[in-house]
Amino acid sequence: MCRVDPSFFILYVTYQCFFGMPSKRKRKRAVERERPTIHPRNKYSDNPPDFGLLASLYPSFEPFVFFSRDGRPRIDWTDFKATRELTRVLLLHDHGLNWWIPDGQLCPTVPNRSNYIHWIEDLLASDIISNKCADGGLVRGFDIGTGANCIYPLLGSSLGWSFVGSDVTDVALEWAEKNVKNNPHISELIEIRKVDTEERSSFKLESHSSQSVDRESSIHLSETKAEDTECSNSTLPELRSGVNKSYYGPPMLVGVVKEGERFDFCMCNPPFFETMEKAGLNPKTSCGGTPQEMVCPGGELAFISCIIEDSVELKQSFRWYTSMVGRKSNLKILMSKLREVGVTIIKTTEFVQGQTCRWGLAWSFISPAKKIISSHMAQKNNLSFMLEGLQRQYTAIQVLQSVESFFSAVGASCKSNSSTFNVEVTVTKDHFDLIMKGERPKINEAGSCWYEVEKFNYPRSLGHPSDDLCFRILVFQQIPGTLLVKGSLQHKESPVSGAFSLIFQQLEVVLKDKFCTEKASAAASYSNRSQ
Ligand SMILES: C[S@@+](CC[C@H](N)C(=O)[O-])C[C@H]1O[C@@H](n2cnc3c(N)ncnc32)[C@H](O)[C@@H]1O
Repeated sequence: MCRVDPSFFILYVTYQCFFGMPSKRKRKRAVERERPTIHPRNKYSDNPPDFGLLASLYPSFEPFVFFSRDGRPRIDWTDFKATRELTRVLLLHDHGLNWWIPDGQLCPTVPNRSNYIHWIEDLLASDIISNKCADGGLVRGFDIGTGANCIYPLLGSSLGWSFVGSDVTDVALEWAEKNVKNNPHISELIEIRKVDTEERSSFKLESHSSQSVDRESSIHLSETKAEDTECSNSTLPELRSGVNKSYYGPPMLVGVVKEGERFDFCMCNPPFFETMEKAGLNPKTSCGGTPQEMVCPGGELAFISCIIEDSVELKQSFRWYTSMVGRKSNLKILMSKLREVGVTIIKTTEFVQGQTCRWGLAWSFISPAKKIISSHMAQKNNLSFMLEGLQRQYTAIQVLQSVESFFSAVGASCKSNSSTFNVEVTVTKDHFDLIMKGERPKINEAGSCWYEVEKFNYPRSLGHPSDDLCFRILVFQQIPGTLLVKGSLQHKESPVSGAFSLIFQQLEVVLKDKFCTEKASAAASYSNRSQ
C-alpha cells in the first residue's frame, strides 16, 4: 500500500505548481495559478526549483530526472527514492543542510514545511502579544513529533532559532540525532528529546488498531478527500463528540517540558489519520510514512486536543502554541475547544496549495498587548480599505447589502441608505463578541491564504463594555472593478475606537473573500499586513 505524508496534499499540489507535475485539466491549472500558494518569504515563492539545474549540480539526483514530451524536466512522484533525493538536494542547495532518512520514513516537502516556519516567524514578529523572546534574544521553539526527518528544527535553526524536537520512536530519535549531528553549524541549537512512552499509563501501542476501528465507525470522518467539505448541521453533533475522545498516546508537552523551561512557541505536524488505511490515499506520490508517523487513535483531533489540554496546564510557559490541522471541520471543533478553555487569542491561517488546504492554528494565554492596541488603534476613527479586482457581477449596491447583512446577522441595528451608499450601524458589546467569534454569515470560515483571523477577548481597556459603537460604513465606486469602503466612528475621541478597528478588520476579510478575486484579495492582504 502506498503511504502518504499527512501533508501530502499540500506537497502534491505545491510540487504540481512548482515542478510541473503531470497535469490535470488546463482550466483547473489556470485556477491554481491564480491562487496564492506559498508564503511570500518562502525561498520558492518566486523561484521554483529547477530540476534540470539540480540534476546537473548533483549527480545523485540526475538518475531521477527525465524529460517529458514538452521538454520539461520531471521526476517520478511515485518513487520514494526520487522524492527523498529531491528533498535532500533542496535542503542542501537552498538551506545548506545535510539530511537523510531511512527507507519508508516520512519524507517532508521543503516548500510546504517552510510555509509553516514562516507563519511562526510572522506570529513571533507580530505585536498581538509582547514580542519579547522567552529566552533573552534567542527564539526558542518546541517541535512536537519531530520525526526522523527533523525538518522543522533544521529549517528553524537556519533562522537562528533554538529547538527542542521531541519524539517517541527509536528510529525517529536516532535519525533526528543524526540529522542534527551532520549539521555542525546548527547542532548546538537543537536538542532531540525522547518522550517517555510509559508516562501516560493508558498508552498501549497494540490497542491502537482496535480503538481506531471503534472511533472510525463512530464519527465517520473521511480522510480520503483532498478537499474538506463544510460541516453540515446533521454531522456536527457526531463530529463534536470527537472532541471528547481521550488521547491514548504518550505525553505531549506536560511531562516532556522540564520544570522552569520557557519557549516562544511549539509547533506540530500531527499524525492526521485514525487508521493506516485512511493514510494510504494517493497512488500518485510516495512520501513514505510509518504507522507511528501517520496514525494516532482519534486522529489529529485527539492529538491536538491533547496539546490544548497540556497548554491549559503550561499556560504561559509558551508564548504561542501552534499546530497544523488537516481538516477544516476539525479546525472549527478545536477553535471551540480553545474558546472554552479561555485562551486570550486564537489565530488561524490557511496554507492553500492549489485545490487543497491545510490550516495553521495558533493560540496563546498571554494577554493581547493592550497598550499597542490602544495606542495603535485608538486614534483610528476613520478607516478604509479597497475592494480590488471585483468580480463583474458585483456593484456597490451588493457590497452595501453585504455590509448590512454582516452586521444584522449578529443582531446589530443597521439603517442603510442606498442613494448615499451608506449604512449606519450600532453595535453593542454582545454584537462585538459575536463578530469577533466569527459568528457571521458563512461567506468564508477561515479566510483565504494568509488571511489571519484573530480572536480577541473584548478589549476592556478600550471602553466600558456597555458603550455602544455607532459608526457609518460608506461604499464608493473608484474605477470599474474597484470600490472604496470607508468606516467612520460617530463619537469622536471615543474610547471604543480600538474595538471599531477590530470590527472593521473582520468586515474587510469577509468582503474581500466574497467579492474579490483570490489574487487581488491576497495581494491586498499582504500589503495590509506589511503596513
Ligand atoms: C506526522 S509525523 C511529523 C514528522 C515531522 N515533524 C514532519 O513534519 O515531517 C508525527 C510524528 O509525531 C511523533 N509522535 C507521535 N506521538 C508523539 C508524542 N506524544 N510526542 C512526540 N512525538 C510524537 C511520531 O513518532 C511522528 O514522528
